[in-house]
Amino acid sequence: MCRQQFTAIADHLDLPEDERDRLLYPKRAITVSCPIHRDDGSVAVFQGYRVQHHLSLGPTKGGTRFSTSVDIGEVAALAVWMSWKCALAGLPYGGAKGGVTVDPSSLSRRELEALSRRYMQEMIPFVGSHTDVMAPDMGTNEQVMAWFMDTYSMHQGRTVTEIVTGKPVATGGTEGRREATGLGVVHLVGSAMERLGIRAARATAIVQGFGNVGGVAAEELHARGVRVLGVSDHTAAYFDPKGLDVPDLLRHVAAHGMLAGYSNELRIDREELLLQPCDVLVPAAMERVITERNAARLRCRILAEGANGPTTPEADRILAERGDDLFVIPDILCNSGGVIVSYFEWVQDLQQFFWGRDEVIGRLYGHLDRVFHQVTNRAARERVSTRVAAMAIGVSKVRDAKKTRGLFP
Ligand SMILES: NC(=O)C1=CN([C@@H]2O[C@H](COP(=O)(O)OP(=O)(O)OC[C@H]3O[C@@H](n4cnc5c(N)ncnc54)[C@H](O)[C@@H]3O)[C@@H](O)[C@H]2O)C=CC1
Ligand SMILES: O=C(O)CCC(=O)C(=O)O
Repeated sequence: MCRQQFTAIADHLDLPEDERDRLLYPKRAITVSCPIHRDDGSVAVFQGYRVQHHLSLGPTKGGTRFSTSVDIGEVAALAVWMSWKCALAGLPYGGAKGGVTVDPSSLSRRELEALSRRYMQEMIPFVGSHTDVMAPDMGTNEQVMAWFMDTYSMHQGRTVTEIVTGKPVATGGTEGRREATGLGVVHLVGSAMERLGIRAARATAIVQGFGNVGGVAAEELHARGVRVLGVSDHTAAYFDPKGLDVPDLLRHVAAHGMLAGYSNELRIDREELLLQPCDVLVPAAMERVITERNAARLRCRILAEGANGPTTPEADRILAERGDDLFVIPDILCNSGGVIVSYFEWVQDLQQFFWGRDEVIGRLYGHLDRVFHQVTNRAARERVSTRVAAMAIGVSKVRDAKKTRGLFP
């Protein structure tokens, strides 16, 4: 998917053939084995990865995913997407991504801490506050970031808060990072609704994924008066045409760790949920959920891509043919609130000068507004989809950095 998307953008930008591999191929791909002692005394070894895409704009930046789906290909694609995302947002970073092939829910808290610490320990030669800065992604959270920071700091013999972002506020994290991605998604949904003349009080939404991104997005949509008709996670999907009680769902997940068990009457098939009529559909779980099988049947007016890579290139072609019928907020724009506030966290850590929540969120929304306008203006000017416009801006910025540094003639 990542290569196909890049080729389409390279063709659109008419990039010379001999520049393409240089732009696409990652600078470094690191694979490590992470042995830990299980609670029963046995030893288990987990595979860990980190891919650093390019170093032309500054350190690399990106999350760490703990999931059974993780392999070097998935991590590489996510690292490349991080590059276009950071460049589109105007951040001084190349892209990176990392992960461990593991189901984190199968580990005890002690085992999760051991794995987190071992992963960071293996990565110490390859990361640094000005080399590669990690953050949370699927299956990791603020606590895992605190363990990463502590492990790195113990090795350095001093506290290095700026080595990771997405930490708890108590350990040098910033106000607003935990909820930044979901808030950013909903802020951009608001901009899209304004363009389409949809009023929040009359709007409806469906959210796939109920973790850091999806849970916060559903909560914020609800807070803004949007009726959330459906939600899902890996255990269950619920739909109510009258609107779900989102605060109650959040309480259920806080108590049980999953959506399953909430309500038998409201259950719906997970695939079917995506096809229900609504104004806003937010895929906020995994890759490749909007495919050639369901793209033509989506009945939303705004597709807000909270997840990375939720739409396959085949589906994208189908969505593009639908024209004004469906407004896509592409992933590298839609979920960029997370890395934008990570950048704010890194800056605050480097300066040891911390901002209040209102300042963080105010700057985030201002930043997203500027990028949203750049993307929609370019899409209108060049008569291309918002995804092509967003990717074209991101890829061009990386290319310009490489070119002016002398890497291309
Ligand atoms: N955490 C962050 O700051 C950012 C995350 N993202 C992307 O957002 C997506 C979600 O990440 P997080 O919310 O952080 O992860 P998370 O681990 O907090 O939550 C993931 C959610 O997806 C659900 N899920 C998994 N498989 C599913 C399925 N088949 N159907 C429905 N739901 C399913 C899980 O049950 C969980 O509710 C990923 O694509 C991630 O790369 C993008 C930018 C930043
Ligand atoms: O906050 C960050 O540095 C990166 C977040 C992330 O992994 C993403 O945007 O996909």
